[in-house]
This record gives sequence, structure tokens and C-alpha cells, in this order.
Amino acid sequence: MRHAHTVEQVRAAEADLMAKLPEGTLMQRAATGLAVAISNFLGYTYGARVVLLVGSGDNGGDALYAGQKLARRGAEVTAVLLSDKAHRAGVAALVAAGGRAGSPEEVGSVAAIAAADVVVDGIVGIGGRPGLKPEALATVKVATDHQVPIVAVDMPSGVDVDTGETPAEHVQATLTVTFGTHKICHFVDPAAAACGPVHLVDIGLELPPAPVASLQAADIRDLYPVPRGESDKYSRGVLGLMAGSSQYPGAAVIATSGALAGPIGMLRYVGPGKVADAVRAAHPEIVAGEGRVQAWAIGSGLGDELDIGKVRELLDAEEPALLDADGLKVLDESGDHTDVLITPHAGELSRLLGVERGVVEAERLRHAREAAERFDVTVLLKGSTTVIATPDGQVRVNTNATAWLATAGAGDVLAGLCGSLLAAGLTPLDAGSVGAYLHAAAARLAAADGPATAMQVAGKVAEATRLLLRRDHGDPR
Ligand SMILES: NC(=O)C1=CN([C@@H]2O[C@H](COP(=O)(O)OP(=O)(O)OC[C@H]3O[C@@H](n4cnc5c(N)ncnc54)[C@H](O)[C@@H]3O)[C@@H](O)[C@H]2O)[C@@H](O)CC1
Ligand SMILES: Nc1ncnc2c1ncn2[C@@H]1O[C@H](COP(=O)(O)OP(=O)(O)O)[C@@H](O)[C@H]1O
Ligand SMILES: [K+]
Repeated sequence: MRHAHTVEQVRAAEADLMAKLPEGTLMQRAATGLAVAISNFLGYTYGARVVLLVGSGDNGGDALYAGQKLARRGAEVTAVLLSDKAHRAGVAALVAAGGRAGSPEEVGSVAAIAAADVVVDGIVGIGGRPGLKPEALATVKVATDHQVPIVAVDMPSGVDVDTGETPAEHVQATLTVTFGTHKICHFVDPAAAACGPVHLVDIGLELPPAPVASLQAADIRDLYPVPRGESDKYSRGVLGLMAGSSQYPGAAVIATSGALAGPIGMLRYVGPGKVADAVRAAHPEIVAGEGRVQAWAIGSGLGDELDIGKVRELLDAEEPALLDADGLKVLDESGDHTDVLITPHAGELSRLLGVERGVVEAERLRHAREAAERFDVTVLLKGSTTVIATPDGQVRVNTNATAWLATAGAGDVLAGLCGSLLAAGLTPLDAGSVGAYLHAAAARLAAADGPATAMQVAGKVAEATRLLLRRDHGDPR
């Protein structure tokens, strides 16, 4: 499991550790990890042209000491000091190792950056406010215009570290090297999209429980409900699916595909006769009509045929339920819904909360948390990174998707799959986490080199699961 801690937690853990270590030890650990990561990124060090963008804090200090280590190994290092308060000892160390340092004019920053093999963003770290000052922005723009890769120190400068929001200008990194633990901006879009791959350097911090986690292959494997020797189709879990309409018959077929690729032993489809016929034609395994179930998945493609009274009744019943798409219209703020998982995209969540869609997209973590608390449900907010928030404040983020997954019907596959996991006995949080992970892993198999349809994604869920459960295989991503 990957954990993301808040700035406050990181600062407290750093202070505890620093009190026990000789001065400067932590920064040297960070800088060594950073220098190694930059060398590995470039594939060489001797003769590499490295430009450091250095702000006023310790983030710049990390960059300067990493620059010193690279200069000692033959790199040509130039530090562009964007503040007259740049880390003094770091500047001296770099210069003593043969590097150059000075204001943008003094070092000729435009020419240096344009000719660089890599730019290191040490403008701000966890002490940064969102946004970049004009002088910093100008240097970043030179790197971007000349397509020089940027390695961000701790995080791309300018993003909001604790929320993953990007309200102002920020660095777009090729690689991010972070220290001690992940920060929330590494997991949550839009900031996560500005990080590139994130490389974590251990500096020995002892951290409290994290507010945000991202499950990895081994975690998903541990949670997956594998049938036991004595299992039968009922004990594996039966899912009731209420999806599709004469307007959107396909949604029922697609959601069924997602559900049957999950762990359930049986699926009962409840819907209009003609749609049931289509579902049966595609999936002869299903049973049409109501009966005993362990969970409900309701809403994909119901359109105007949503029976609000009936759905309310199911929500109030004992079995856990998943609400998707049109089904979300029945949700209100009264009642105990702790066994309900909702799977909105940003547009649907914006309607539930009465805010603009763009605001939800820009502030995903905040709105997922707010909806979970207000409606007393577990919220799975779909998108490029999927945020899952529970009413008691837990948050998980799924980060292994591919943009090829942004295709009509992909949400129906996810609803079916998560419903299947609920029916097999997982909690709403675990069902959402495992479902989002396998859905994305399936999309990576289906759309490895190009587009795939939602049905093709559903068709790869079983393979993604097989690869995951084969312990010798590792991560199906
Ligand atoms: N604190 C520690 O002991 C360690 C910190 N490390 C590094 O130190 C960083 C944190 O250092 P600091 O606390 O000095 O904070 P930063 O390096 O993030 O910089 C804070 C400074 O930048 C200014 N600033 C804030 N927002 C700005 C903006 N948008 N544009 C321009 N200037 C802005 C602030 O006024 C402040 O002077 C971490 O991200 C990490 O890179 C590592 O060396 C490991 C040890
Ligand atoms: N840019 C993206 N990168 C990765 N995954 C995405 C992206 N955009 C959307 N997705 C995923 O694709 C699926 C789309 O679902 P949804 O919006 O409900 O579409 P539909 O209603 O057509 O099925 C969700 O699982 C979502 O997380
Ligand atoms: K940075």
C-alpha cells in the first residue's frame, strides 16, 4: 500500500527525526536519493548538462546538494537562484564542486536551460503556496518550450500539496522524486497528472497513519474474495442488477459483463422484458427476475424509466447497494446509507452537490469527502484518478488507469464489477477499491496499444484478475 501524508504530518515526523540526527543529515539523505534518481533518469552523469531552479527554501537546498554530487561525478551543473535567500551552504557546496550559481541574468539562464539535458525543479516543496512567481514561471517556460525534461524535487512546484488542486500556474514534471512518504498531490488529479512517475526515497521518517492511501497489487490480491473448497453459487454471492431501459438497453448488457467478470456466483437481472432478453442473449448464465440477493447494483442506463419508489425500497433494505448514474437521483441526506457505494463521475457528483462540474473536477478530494459525509455513503468519484471516500473520513485513490478507459459504457462495467464485489461480501470501500483497480488493469490489457470498447474492457477483467491472483506474476499493470 502506498500512503500519502499531509504537510503537517511530514513536518512533525521530520522534526522528530532531525532532533535525533546530526544537523543536515536528512537533507543529505534526500539529496543523495535525488542525485541517484537524476543519474538513473539520464542514464549517464559525466558531461550531463544539469540546470537547477532554486527557490528560497529547503527544497532548493535538496536540489543544490544533489547538484553538488552530480558535479563531483562530472556533470556540468548550473544553479539558477530565483531568490536572494537561496540555501547558502548548498550554493557554496555546489560551487566548491565546480558548479555555477547565480541569478538568472548572472548565469544566462535562458541559454543554459535551452541547452540542458535535464532541469531540476527545486523552486518550492512542501512549504510552497500554489502558483509560481513570474521569474520562476519564465524559467519553467523556457524548459517547456525547449522540451527539456523536468525532474521535480518532492513535487512539481506550484501545485497544492495537501489537496491535489492546481488553482494556478505550476511545473509539469517528467519525473518527481519525493522523500519519506507520498504527499496527497502525488495521488489526486489534477496535480497527480503534473508529477509524472513518482519515485520515493526513504529518509527514515516514522509516520502516523495516513489520511490517503493507494492500494497496490498485493493489497488487491489480499482483499479479493477467492471461493473456497466448500463454496457454492449462493455463498459466493448473488448480485441483483437493475440497469438498462428501452432507451439504453446496452447498459444492462455491459454492466452484466462487468458483474459476471467479478467474484459472484450468480446474477439476477431485474428490468424490462425486452432488455432482459438482450441480457440473456449476451449472457445465458443470468437469471431474470427478483429473488434473494446479497447486494444490489442499481442505476446504469435506467434513464427515465427509473422507479424511484422501488429503488428507495431497495436502499432501505438490509442488503448493501451500489448506486450509479440515474440511480443517484434517489439519494437524499436522510437515512442510514453506510452500506451504500455510489459511483458518480464529476458531472453526476456536481448535480448531487449543486456545484459546477468544473469545480468538482478541480477539487476532487474535497468534493468526494463532502458527499460521503453529507449523504452518509461511500463515494467512488470516477475520473483519470479515482477517489474513494467513506463517511468516516477514509480515502483511497486508484491511480493505475489509462486514458483509453474514457469510453462510453466503461462506467457500466465498473458498476457491475463493484456490485459483484459487494455481493461477494466486501465493504463498500474495499469493493470500490478492488473494482477500480481491476477495471483499470483490465483497460490496460484491452487498450495496451490503442483504443478498446467498454465490452472489450469487461472482457479483460477476468484475465486481469487471473494475473493478479497468480502470486508469481506480480502486478498486472
Ligand atoms: N524540512 C526538512 O528537514 C527536510 C526537507 N526537505 C526538503 O525541504 C522542503 C521543504 O522546505 P521548506 O520548508 O524550506 O519549504 P520550501 O522549500 O517549499 O520553500 C518555502 C519557501 O518558499 C516560499 N514560497 C512559498 N510559496 C512560494 C511560491 N509559490 N513561489 C515562490 N516562493 C514561495 C516561502 O515563502 C518560503 O520561503 C521539502 O519539500 C523537501 O524538498 C528535505 O531536505 C528533507 C529534510
Ligand atoms: N482520463 C481518464 N483516464 C483514465 N480513466 C478515465 C479517464 N476518464 C475517465 N476514466 C474512467 O473511465 C470510466 C468512465 O466512466 P463513466 O464516466 O461513467 O462513463 P460512461 O457513463 O460512459 O460509462 C470511469 O471508470 C473513469 O474513472
Ligand atoms: K519542487
